[in-house]
Amino acid sequence: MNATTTADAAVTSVGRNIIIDNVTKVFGGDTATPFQALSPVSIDIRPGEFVSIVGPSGCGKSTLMLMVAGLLAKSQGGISIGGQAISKPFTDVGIAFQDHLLLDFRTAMDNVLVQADVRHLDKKEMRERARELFVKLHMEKAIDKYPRQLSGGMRQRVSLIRSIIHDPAVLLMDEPFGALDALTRLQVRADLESLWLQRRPTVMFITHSVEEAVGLSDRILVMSPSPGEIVDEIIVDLPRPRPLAMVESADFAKYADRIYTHFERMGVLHDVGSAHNEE
Ligand SMILES: Nc1ncnc2c1ncn2[C@@H]1O[C@H](COP(=O)(O)OP(=O)(O)OP(=O)(O)O)[C@@H](O)[C@H]1O
Repeated sequence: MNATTTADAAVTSVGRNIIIDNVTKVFGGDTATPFQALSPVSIDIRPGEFVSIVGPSGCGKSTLMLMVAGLLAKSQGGISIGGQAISKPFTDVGIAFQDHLLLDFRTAMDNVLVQADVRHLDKKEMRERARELFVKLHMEKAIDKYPRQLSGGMRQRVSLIRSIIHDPAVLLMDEPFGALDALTRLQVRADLESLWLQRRPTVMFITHSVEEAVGLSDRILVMSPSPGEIVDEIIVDLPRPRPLAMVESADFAKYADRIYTHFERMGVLHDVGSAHNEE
């Protein structure tokens, strides 16, 4: 079985490759108390690949992602996306963080269309595409509502639509579902997979949820405690789309157990035996 063996594999990916070459980060390098947040990290991500990064709190996951986005300077090493060296904010990107950051005074649709405004894209075309995505995520009723009139899950889905409406080559997601309740989180995860399968941007996804990582990824990178480095690379060879019930399968459990074993070794989890639970 191959992870991309699905009908959707025929989709031409809009994604671009990401190369992270021996990148490190030291905060306060010019002070008396420099802090090494990241050991040298090297990662090659294929165009259209969905890669998750898991690791203990503070190991440097967000730091790494900010450097890939060009929003934080690296201390050493090189990062390129589609052959373009990253030395300033990269623009062909969609970003989704835990905090959905919707504008209170704009409706859901107008929040999504912020992308058209800042990128000077055809607003009519974007509006049509946004409407299609709202329908796909069963969010038609939210289109003209303001963020305060929406549930947390709906707001996060608006944020998800906003992050991909301009068809970015790269999607950077840092715990995007962290603030959601468990049930909504499952729904939004399924939504993300379905949206990703449509256009196949390259995705870097940070999560604390082992199930989310296995359920979504082509590959999972496990990071060590601070200063983080990659200690395992897990190719997730499960067919897509991945129904939520797949969590019950022996194959799914095999991948999840491998990650939990790392967390136990790192001292992040204690005495959880084989009945691993999501946090
Ligand atoms: N601007 C900064 N100045 C100094 N130290 C920083 C700065 N940003 C992050 N750090 C430190 O770098 C380390 C890595 O932080 P980072 O946010 O990347 O971790 P993380 O793995 O994303 O954590 P979490 O899973 O809790 O979000 C932490 O010890 C953090 O305190």
